[in-house]
Amino acid sequence: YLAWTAAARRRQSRCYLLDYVCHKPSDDRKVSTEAAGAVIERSKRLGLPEYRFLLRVIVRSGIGEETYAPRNVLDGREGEPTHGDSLGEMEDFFGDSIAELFARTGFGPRDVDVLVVNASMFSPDPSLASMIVHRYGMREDVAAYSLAGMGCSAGLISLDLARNTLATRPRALALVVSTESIAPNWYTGTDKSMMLANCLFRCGGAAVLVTNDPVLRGRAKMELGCLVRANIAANDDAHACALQREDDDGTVGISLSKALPKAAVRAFAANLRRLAPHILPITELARFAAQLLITKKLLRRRATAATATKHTGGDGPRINFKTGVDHFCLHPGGTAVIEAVKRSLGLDDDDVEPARMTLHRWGNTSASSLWYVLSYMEAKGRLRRGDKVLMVTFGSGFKCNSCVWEVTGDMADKGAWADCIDAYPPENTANPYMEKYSWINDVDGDSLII
Ligand SMILES: CC(C)(COP(=O)(O)OP(=O)(O)OC[C@H]1O[C@@H](n2cnc3c(N)ncnc32)[C@H](O)[C@@H]1OP(=O)(O)O)[C@@H](O)C(=O)NCCC(=O)NCCSC(=O)CC(=O)O
Repeated sequence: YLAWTAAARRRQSRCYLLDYVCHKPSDDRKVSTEAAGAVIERSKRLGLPEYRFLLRVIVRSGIGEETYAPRNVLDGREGEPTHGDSLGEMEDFFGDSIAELFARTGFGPRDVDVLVVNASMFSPDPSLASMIVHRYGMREDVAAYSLAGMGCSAGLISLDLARNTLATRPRALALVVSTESIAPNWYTGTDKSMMLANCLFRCGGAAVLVTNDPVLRGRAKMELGCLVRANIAANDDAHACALQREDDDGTVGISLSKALPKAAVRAFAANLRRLAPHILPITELARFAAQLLITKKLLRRRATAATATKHTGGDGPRINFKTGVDHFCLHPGGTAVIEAVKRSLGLDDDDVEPARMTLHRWGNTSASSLWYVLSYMEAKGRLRRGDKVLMVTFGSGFKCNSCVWEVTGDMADKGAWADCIDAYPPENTANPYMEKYSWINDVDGDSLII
């Protein structure tokens, strides 16, 4: 009986990805250079230093011409969003992507046993989960959860919650919905660390269907391996590096400090320490341990503390994650974040191409970003049966959540990338802002009237 119970429990704790759909808003919501220029031009609080900052950041951001903004921002009402604007942004996504997911998989709303929704910056009552239950007429016994305030890494927190909830029910289906609310959160002040968020965050969302039903394993695209969460919020700097706050004039926004990439690396290290033993071959772990031992011995022999400090830097022994992972699905938080992770893991340009291209095409769509990155890999035909995919997400807290999937089925859908994947990676990812606005750098003085 005990063996039977243990086997049943193991079966129930499996988690298979049946399919996922990334939201593609309508073309009239695209943020072209002209659209972004119009938002900046009508903001009367900005002066020459702010224009110069925006120009530099937008040019260097790695973001292209086709990301999406909410309607109120494009309509010139970014400073006065209504509750309806926030609901409308969510409804657009729910109506489009969840319906498509049901249509593609053949499952219906009443098949869903568990529903987990995450959006960090919008938490209406009734909840976003209830909005979906209402819109799609889900069963009254559906276990529905809405997560708010958990930042860009919440996609994997939702997945963790879905898997844990599935583990308590045999043969169940979970719908995981990850998005972010941009409409009510456009920052209209002049604090640079808060203006940065306007440059990076764009509309997007993903709907994901997972199950623990072993009968459906043959239909699944991937199977979830281990999922590890690290939260370094106990550290003051890490806690403050992505923060909703008021600026000196009382305008609320999300502040992204310059310390964020460093916090991301720190949270990443905390996460990888626990993840590595689960995903790497014993030979790689042994090699790393031996190198670490030798390095420590060498350091001990060195006489001065100064020399020791020098040699404990980035040149120390490094784990080769490619011994256990084939693809790196990294949160496209910004160029600096992608570069920091690339350096820490010793990755090459090919490994970070999916994250960079996602940033270019969709911007930072917060918690849903990682699904666009996965979709890029799938659309490019990179994912083969048996391949291991490492997903790494970062978010306010500060948190780093990661997981490993094994590809178990055919992955050849083009998804949201269908109409543009052949154009990626483009020869040149530069956007035309410098061409159009470089004259701002030639203007003398501190003020400018446009
Ligand atoms: C913004 C950048 C594209 C700029 O790239 P550059 O190569 O030009 O870098 P740079 O460091 O020289 O910055 C250019 C100018 O911007 C200023 N600058 C840079 N970062 C700043 C910040 N956080 N706050 C205020 N100013 C900042 C610099 O001082 C400099 O100004 P000057 O020339 O005057 O000195 C990059 O720094 C970047 O990708 N940063 C990380 C973005 C980020 O935080 N992403 C995470 C999003 S949050 C997320 O995804 C998770 C979550 O929130 O949950």
